[in-house]
This record gives sequence, structure tokens and C-alpha cells, in this order.
Amino acid sequence: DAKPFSFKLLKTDGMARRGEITTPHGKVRTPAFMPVGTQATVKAMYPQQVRDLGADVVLGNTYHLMLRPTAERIAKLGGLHKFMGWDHTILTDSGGFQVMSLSGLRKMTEEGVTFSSHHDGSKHFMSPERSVEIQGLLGSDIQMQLDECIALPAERDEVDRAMQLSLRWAERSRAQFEKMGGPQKGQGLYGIVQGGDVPDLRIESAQRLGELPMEGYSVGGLAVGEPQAVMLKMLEITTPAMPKDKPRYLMGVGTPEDILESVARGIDQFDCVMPTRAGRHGLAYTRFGKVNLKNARHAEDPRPLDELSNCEATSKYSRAYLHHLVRVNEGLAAMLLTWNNLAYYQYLMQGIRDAIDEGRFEEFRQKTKEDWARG
Ligand SMILES: CC#C[C@H]1NC(N)=Nc2cc3[nH]c(NC)nc3cc21
Repeated sequence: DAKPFSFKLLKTDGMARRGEITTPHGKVRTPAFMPVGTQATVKAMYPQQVRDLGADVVLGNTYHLMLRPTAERIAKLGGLHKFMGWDHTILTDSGGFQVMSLSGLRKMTEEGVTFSSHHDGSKHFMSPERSVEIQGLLGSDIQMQLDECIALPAERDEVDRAMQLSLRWAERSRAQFEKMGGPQKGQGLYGIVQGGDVPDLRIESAQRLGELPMEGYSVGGLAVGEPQAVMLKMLEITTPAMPKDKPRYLMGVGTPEDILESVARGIDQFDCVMPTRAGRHGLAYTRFGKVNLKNARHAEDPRPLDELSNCEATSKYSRAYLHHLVRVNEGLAAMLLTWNNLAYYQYLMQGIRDAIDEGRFEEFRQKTKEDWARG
């Protein structure tokens, strides 16, 4: 058997936590930002570049990979790590959220969800068991239960119904994960806390999920368009009800500020398309806030984004050049800005981890927000 999946809580500073996850493909330093690699690639980046910036985990998506090229084909080729040339930890989402947000939903039953592909309209079926089977075929180190994701705003009884179904699906996902020998392979399966914006349902979901032997717990259903204040309020209610000795993963979050505020409320893992997607749209994240390189004011600015950065994309090219590349829609624009943005996100995460290690997270949080405001 492989070394068991483990999480060590190394230090706390207020509600902020510093930890380390051990998976079959190495260690994950938390708080961690996990770049999104939906279709087996972090868009516009080489795997080694992503690694060199300090990422310990990348994300893959069951929904996308089951449609193209299919999990069976990836398994036949040696699994997702080999397929995409990433030899570190991979976390996969279960498909629940993508079915709701991407596909022409057919029907949801107790058994699972039938949906049509957003590519060609072909019909597919996903159950908690099938989702875990796909994630196993991919060789995913950290897997997600299948959950029912409903769009907000929703009535309380609809939120309750979806939360209760997701709890029953958590148990079925766990059974399938153990049937496939996930624990013996050192892999982890996370439950997903639901409950929308209803405090008592969030607490019930977190407490009942915490009774299942999951290796970690995600908070789902936030970052779906609600104001940041609502998201943070829901976190203050939810994280204290989650197990303390297991990783907590806030799905789909977020901006640098969302991440800083969520670490302060007890979250360990983050993923977001923001840095990569923004990079493809001419937006740069820096230590002093965002820079929209489409804007003509950069047309003759000889300064790099941040000369003190050790990332080449950030320190070696003028804003004028980046503005030009964005304006003429050159591929190098997406490459350089994605590189810059992921470098900044990992720089922020390293700063957060160091600050918690040294017991100065609150001071770090204030100083970082001042720097962003300075622009
Ligand atoms: C309801 C629910 C839920 C969660 N369930 C699963 N499986 N994945 C998610 C991915 C997300 N991405 C974002 N925001 C971009 N919110 C997410 C929430 C979930």
C-alpha cells in the first residue's frame, strides 16, 4: 500500500491555519492556491513553469475530461499525471458544478444526473459512483464527491432538498471510493458542504459531513455571484462547524482579496480561473493591485509590471510592450500575463504561509490590502 493520505496542522494564527497535505504525488503546502487545468492543461503555461512558480497542485475537471478525451482513454495512456506531464498532486472536481453551469441539464434523480454535452448535445449520465470511478481512472490524488449544485437565489426547502441529496451522495461516493481502494492508494476523497446562504443548513451539512470518514472537506455553493460580504459571513458560520484536523477547500475562490479574507476565516485550499482567465483578457495582477493592459495609458510606459519580481514575465517586459501585444491580440500576451498572474498568486500564498509561520498574519493582511489600495 502507498503512504496514507495525511494532513498536518502545523500552526494557527487566529483562524488562519498553516498545514501540509501528503498525497501519492508529494506534499501540498497550505494555505494553497491550485491553478485550474480544466482540460488537462493550465492554459498558456508549460507544466514546469507552473511548478517553478511554486504550485503543488493543479486541478482537472471530471465533466470536461469524461466528454473529451474520456477517462478510459486517459487511463489507457497511463493516467492524467503522465498524460499532461504533471508529476505532482492533482485534484479533480466531481462534475456536479459543471453539469449545472455548463450542460443542458436533462434530469436529476436520486440515482444521478442525466445531462447533454455542451459540445455536441450527446446524452450522458453521472452518478456518485460513476464520478468517483472516473476520478479513479484519471488517477486523481484528491477527489470530490458528486454534489447537486443549485443556482442561487433559491427557496429554503429547495436548498434543503439539494443539501440532503448531496449528503446521501457523499455516503455513496465514499462507498465507491473505498470499493476502488482509494485509501490504500493514499488518495483522498473530500465531502462538499452545501446549504446555500441558509446558516442552519450550512451548519447541519458541515456537521453531518464531518461524521463521514472523508480526508478533507470542501465548501461549495459560494463564489456564485453573491456579494463578498455574504460569502465571508457564510464562511464565519461554516468553517467552525467543519473538522479542525482536516483540510478545508473553498471551491472556485477567488480574487487575491477573497483568498486573504478566507484564510483569515479558516480556509486551507483555493482554486480559481481568475489568474489564468484574466491573463488571457489583458488583465495583470500585481503587488499593487490590478493593471488592465488594454488601457491606452500604458502605450508608452517603459516600466515592467514589477521590476522586483523574480518572474521574467513581470520584470523583463515593458507595460508598453504588453499593451501592444494585447492590442494586436498576439498569443504571447496570454502567455506572459498568465505567467505573471500565476506568479503573483503564488507569491501571495508564500507570503501568507510565511506570515502564519511567524505569527504575523493579521499585520500581513493589513499591509497587503494597503499595498493593493495604493495601486
Ligand atoms: C453549489 C456547489 C458547489 C461546488 N460543487 C462542486 N463540485 N464544484 C464547485 C465548483 C465551483 N466553482 C465555483 N465558483 C467559480 N463555485 C463552485 C462550487 C462548487
